[in-house]
Amino acid sequence: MKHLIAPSLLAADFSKMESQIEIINRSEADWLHLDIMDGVFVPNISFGLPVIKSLRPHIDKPFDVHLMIVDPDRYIRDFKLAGADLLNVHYEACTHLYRTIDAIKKEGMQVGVTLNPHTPVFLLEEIITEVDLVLLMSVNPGFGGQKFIENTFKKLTDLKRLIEKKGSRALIEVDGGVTVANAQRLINAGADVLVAGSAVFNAPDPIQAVKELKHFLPEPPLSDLR
Ligand SMILES: O=C(CO)[C@H](O)[C@H](O)COP(=O)(O)O
Ligand SMILES: [Co+2]
Repeated sequence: MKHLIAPSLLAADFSKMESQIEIINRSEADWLHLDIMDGVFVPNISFGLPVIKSLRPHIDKPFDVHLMIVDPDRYIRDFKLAGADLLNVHYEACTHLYRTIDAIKKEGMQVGVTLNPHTPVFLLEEIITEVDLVLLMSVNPGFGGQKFIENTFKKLTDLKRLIEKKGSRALIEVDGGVTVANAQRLINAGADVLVAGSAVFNAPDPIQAVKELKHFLPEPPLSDLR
């Protein structure tokens, strides 16, 4: 399978939402990644349900919602109604993960489980066959534009092995510090979906940036940029 690109709206310019929507629609982005932060699970507050709901009619791509909130069970139905297609909950935020996974499936959404950088992959052993996707955080969640944590490569290898051992169909998504410089290595190590915030929306040409992440176009020589 060709890998997928999910630009993260967190890095978009919220004062120019119309043009940002156009970028997402015109680009080769496969999904839109939406980072929901509550200021408790992570030390930052982003945006919430009304933003997802108002974007939904304007973007014809699956919404990959990354919940960085405590007690996600309370909001599963609301995110379905707002337009989420895939709901990612953090392993660290769920006391009864089986129940949470079940509730997301019952709402007709795809389900993803997210691991913080310090959370080992083996903790997913008992639920890996129940999920559609595992999201590996490659930065500490809460902010865009952070430096990629290299240990993610080891976790990718561990996760790939676990998925194969258990016969799971889960996709592997990587989120945080993804750039054209590490994208190809991440795919080679087993990632199926790459989230990219700053690497897309802070690029001079975001549509071209998505293309480069999708096809690993070599970076142009400096002389071409002048
Ligand atoms: O979940 C996130 C942060 O918690 C974001 O999806 C992630 O940081 C993307 O931003 P960038 O590509 O700039 O690192
Ligand atoms: Co995210």
